Amino acid sequence: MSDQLRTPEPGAAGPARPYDALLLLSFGGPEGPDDVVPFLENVTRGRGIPRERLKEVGRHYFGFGGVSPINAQNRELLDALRKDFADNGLDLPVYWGNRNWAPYLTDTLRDMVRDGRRRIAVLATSAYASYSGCRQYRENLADALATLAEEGLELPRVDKLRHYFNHPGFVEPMIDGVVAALESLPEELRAAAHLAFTTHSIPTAAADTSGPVEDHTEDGAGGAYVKQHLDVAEVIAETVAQQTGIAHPWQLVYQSRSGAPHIPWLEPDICDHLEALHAAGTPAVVMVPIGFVSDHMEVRYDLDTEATAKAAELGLPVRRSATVGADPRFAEAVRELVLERAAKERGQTAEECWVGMLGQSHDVCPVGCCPARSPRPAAAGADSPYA
Ligand SMILES: CC1=C(CCC(=O)O)c2cc3nc(cc4[nH]c(cc5[nH]c(cc1n2)c(C)c5CCC(=O)O)c(CCC(=O)O)c4C)C(CCC(=O)O)=C3C
Ligand SMILES: [Fe+2]
Repeated sequence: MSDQLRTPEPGAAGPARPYDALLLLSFGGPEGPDDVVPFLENVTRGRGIPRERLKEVGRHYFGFGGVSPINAQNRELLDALRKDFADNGLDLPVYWGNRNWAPYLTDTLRDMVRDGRRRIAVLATSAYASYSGCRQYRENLADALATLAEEGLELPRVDKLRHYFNHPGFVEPMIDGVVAALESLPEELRAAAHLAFTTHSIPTAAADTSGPVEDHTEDGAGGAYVKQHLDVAEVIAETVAQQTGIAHPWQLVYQSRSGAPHIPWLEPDICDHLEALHAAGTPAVVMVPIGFVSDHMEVRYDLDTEATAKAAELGLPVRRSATVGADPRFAEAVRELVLERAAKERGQTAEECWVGMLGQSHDVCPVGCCPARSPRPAAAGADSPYA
């Protein structure tokens, strides 16, 4: 981009300088029965998902009146972010755009450019590394930028904020949730209850190549995706043990498997895990959906409906602990992530903020991070074709 195309940064004067806006980038979901099929077509375009699986997932949405819980939750998070920013004197407008449903990312980004936003921090509602949880969002940003370029608009710079799986503002609300879920179990079952940390299953091939190249593995061990989840699970389990005085046994398990049956995905599935725990005499289980930022359909259906029914059939008492959602501590964490990155972009040092063993994740995804099956342009990374 030539210098004369660069305009001064309006509004980028406060502590978030050089950023002049925050974009909440999410998955999107249907808002009524007529939206369900077109939404699923958006999600699965070119992804090779069996028809039977799509019909099944469609049924989950229709069972909830065709309304995904995710949009209401993002609206709550937007409110929480705006309140936190206002209460803390941070004058930074917050926008919202989705990958798969309205408000679509491209439309939001166009609005932002028309509003004069030039330097945009992006928070994705996905906390961990993986193609689906990180690079795919970066590809969607690149697609949106390409569309705006075709329309002759001056492109803003977009920076995706670092992975926040191990930020205390993400982990602490989940710790409280686990303690509350344990307390809701009958007292005589509580002491021996297991914690089943759950996240979205992904193909083992995608897990093995998740994160930067140095984290990749070839043995199904799961790369950065599994490592990051294990790190969070361990922090939660240890802190819960300190708070309750009981070290509950725990395991990381998976849910929401999709794709063709002959392709290996991360296992065990939560339902198989519940069965195995029951067979081994475990008296109760708390399911802890650490892989999800809010109560997505995967949480409401796959855990609260399907896995809970499975547990009832087994006669195994289960609880599901709360996701972070719009917790004020998460809103505060987002503000800290923006200010931390802003300071670094200004060439200043920023205090690191993380819990667990892995340390703070990279700010800019390096080349080769979470590669796609077929390479496509991705913005906001070292391999981005955009500034
Ligand atoms: C890692 C991960 C996250 C967490 C990170 C993040 O949050 O982004 C996530 C989130 C979500 N996934 C969602 C919905 C869907 N995901 C699907 C399909 C897939 N997800 C995958 C992975 C992930 N997905 C994968 C590997 C596939 C197979 C197809 C492919 O390789 O791309 C399908 C198609 C049907 C099916 O196959 O299940 C649907 C409908 C919703 C919205 C829920 C709501 O409405 O509340 C959300 C938040
Ligand atoms: Fe998904």
